[in-house]
Order: sequence, then C-alpha cells, then structure tokens
Amino acid sequence: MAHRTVLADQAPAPTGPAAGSAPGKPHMGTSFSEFNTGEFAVSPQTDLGVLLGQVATACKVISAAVARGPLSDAMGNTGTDNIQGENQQKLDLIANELMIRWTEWGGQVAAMASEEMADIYRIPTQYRQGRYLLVFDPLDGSSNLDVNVSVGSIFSVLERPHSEGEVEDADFLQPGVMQVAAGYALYGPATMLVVTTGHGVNGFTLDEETGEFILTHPHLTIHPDTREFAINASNARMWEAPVIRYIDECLAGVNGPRGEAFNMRWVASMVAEIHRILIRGGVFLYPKDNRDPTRPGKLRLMYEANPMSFIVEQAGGAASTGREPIMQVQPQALHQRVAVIMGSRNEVERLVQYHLEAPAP
Ligand SMILES: O=P(O)(O)OC[C@H]1O[C@](O)(COP(=O)(O)O)[C@@H](O)[C@@H]1O
Ligand SMILES: [Mg+2]
Ligand SMILES: [Mg+2]
Repeated sequence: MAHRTVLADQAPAPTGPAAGSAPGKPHMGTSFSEFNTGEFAVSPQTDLGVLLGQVATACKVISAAVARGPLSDAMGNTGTDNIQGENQQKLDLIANELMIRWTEWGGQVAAMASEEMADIYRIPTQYRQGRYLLVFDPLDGSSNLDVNVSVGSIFSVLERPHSEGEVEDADFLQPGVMQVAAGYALYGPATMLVVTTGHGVNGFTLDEETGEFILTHPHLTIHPDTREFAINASNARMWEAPVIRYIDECLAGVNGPRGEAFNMRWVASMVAEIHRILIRGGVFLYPKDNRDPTRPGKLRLMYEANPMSFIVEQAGGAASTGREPIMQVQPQALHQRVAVIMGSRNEVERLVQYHLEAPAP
C-alpha cells in the first residue's frame, strides 16, 4: 500500500477499534467522571470507562508525588538502569508503582507493560482478570525532573486478544490501530489529562480544590499548517537526508525555498511537545539517526509513539516514521524504538514526500 495514499486521504484508515464514531459534543466544565460515564453509559465498553477513571486517579496521585518531589526524598536517580539502559529516576519507579496500584484491583485489566518494567506485569490472581491490557510510560521527560520542567505520563489501552490462559508478551504486540483508548497527563503549571477513545480528543484540567479533572479543552484539533518545528538539533550531524533537507529549508526562512520564517521549540518532554502541538499546531520529530544503525529511533513504539499517534490522528494531525504510518507498524518487541514525525498534517506529508524522494539510505 502506498504510504502517501494513507496520509493524503484526510480520513486515516485504521482498521481496528481506533476507527471510532462521534457521540454528542461534550461541554466545558463537565467533570472527567461525568464525561467518562456519559461516554460509556451505553457502550459495551463500560469497563473501559472504569479503567480510564482509575488511570485518571493514578495520574492525580503521580501529579502530587511529582509536585512534592523536592519536599520529599523522591528526587534524583536510583542508580539502576531500565531495560533501555537509561538511568531510572526515583520518580520513574514511584510513578510506575502508583499506576499499577491504582489500576490493578478493579477487574478491567489482565496485564500491564511499562517503560520501567523489563517484563509484563500480570494482574495477581486475587483480582478479577479484565479484558484490557494497559501499556504506559509512567513518567515521560524524566530528565527534566531535577530542573522542574514539565513532565507527564502516557498510556495506551488494548483489548486482550483471548480471554483464556495466561497473558503473554505477544498479546501486547498489536499495531497502534488496535488501541481502544490512549492519553497522557501533563504535570506542568497546571495538571492536565488529554484522552481519546476514537471519538476525537478532549482535554481536562485538574481542579486542585475539588480534585476533579474538568473539561477545559473539548474537541482538540491540530491546524494542518504550522511554522513551528520541534527537534533536538544537537543530533543534526546524525540525521538522514530527508530530515536534514526539511530542517535546512525551515532554517533558511523567508529567503529559502519555503519563503517563510519558522520557529523552533525543544522541551525534551514528548508530552509537553505534543500538548503544545494540540493547542497551537507544530511538527515534532525524533527521527531515525545514524548514531546506532540498528536503532530505528529513540522513542518507544508501544508507550510513547502509538498512544501519541492515536491522539494526534484523532485531532486531525498525522503521525509517521517517515516511511509508514506509525499506527500501522507491526510491533515485534515490547520496548522497541521507532522513528517519530507527528503533528500538523501538511508538514508531516511534506516530510514523508521528502523520504519518498530521497535516494535509499
Ligand atoms: O534528551 P533528548 O535526546 O532530547 O530526548 C528527549 C526525549 O526523550 C524523552 O524524555 C524520553 O522519555 P522518557 O523520559 O520517558 O524516557 C522524551 O520525552 C523526549 O521527547
Ligand atoms: Mg517517555
Ligand atoms: Mg519515561
């Protein structure tokens, strides 16, 4: 299938539950619990509503732990590495524990996978085994914790492919189009929760007084055009030709082939970058580079790229590896990495076109 075709027809054509349909428009001020119950009142997925409510609670507790960080003994790293060989911050592990504790007992989940756990976590037998698999990045952007810059949590929900027997790693290896829900929490000046279940994207702000997430950003959509890109330019010497061409053209500004000035942002927290893009447009890149030819990118497919792609596409944007839609990638391993280009549709299409035009690497 020609990649270009998928991106060109404005209606991304995932084949799984991520296709979605559109119930009534939620209104400002609705609490997440009310929205959630309303969204799932009639659908057979009431369990999903309950699970998303538990994930929302876990994010509230993680938000409090992050905010209390310097006041508690939770700052700094543990001295241990995760399966990616990255230093684990204390709060990475605290957030991982909190996400498990607040979602394992409700009977909606059968197993979980996380950036901070090498293996899958099967729900202890004293709890009811649910129909969903929860995949998450407990703390995204954790290199920013010590410097008090926004961080977040990212989550993705899949259906368990079979109800009998033990859950295996392979049960998680479903392409992004099979997600039934995805979202992130952003722990910034305000704590926010942004969620999709295939019916568009809605943003909620935590009201610290009531402890409720309140709908403040209904039906988020990404402008198809933008003049703002986000990439870690310190990796420029290692980028592939299509990305070098694209960024050079942006940097050339009004006298360059684009004839327009571009702005750049890099927070080093994917959650903060994607949130900015949902609010004011933009394109986010963590592309493949030749630092390690065996490594297709830095970010992880299952708990960073897929959930963010679901959100971006549901908001009218696009998400690609440069060579194929991210949500069509067939996962081979829980912690596999992938090249990421996502955001305003017309810029992502341009980058895909540059990949098509470039001589094979
Ligand atoms: O430090 P770099 O190379 O700029 O990478 C920043 C990227 O790495 C991440 O921090 C990786 O996420 P984790 O913090 O969850 O490991 C992304 O949030 C961010 O986009
Ligand atoms: Mg991350
Ligand atoms: Mg993380």
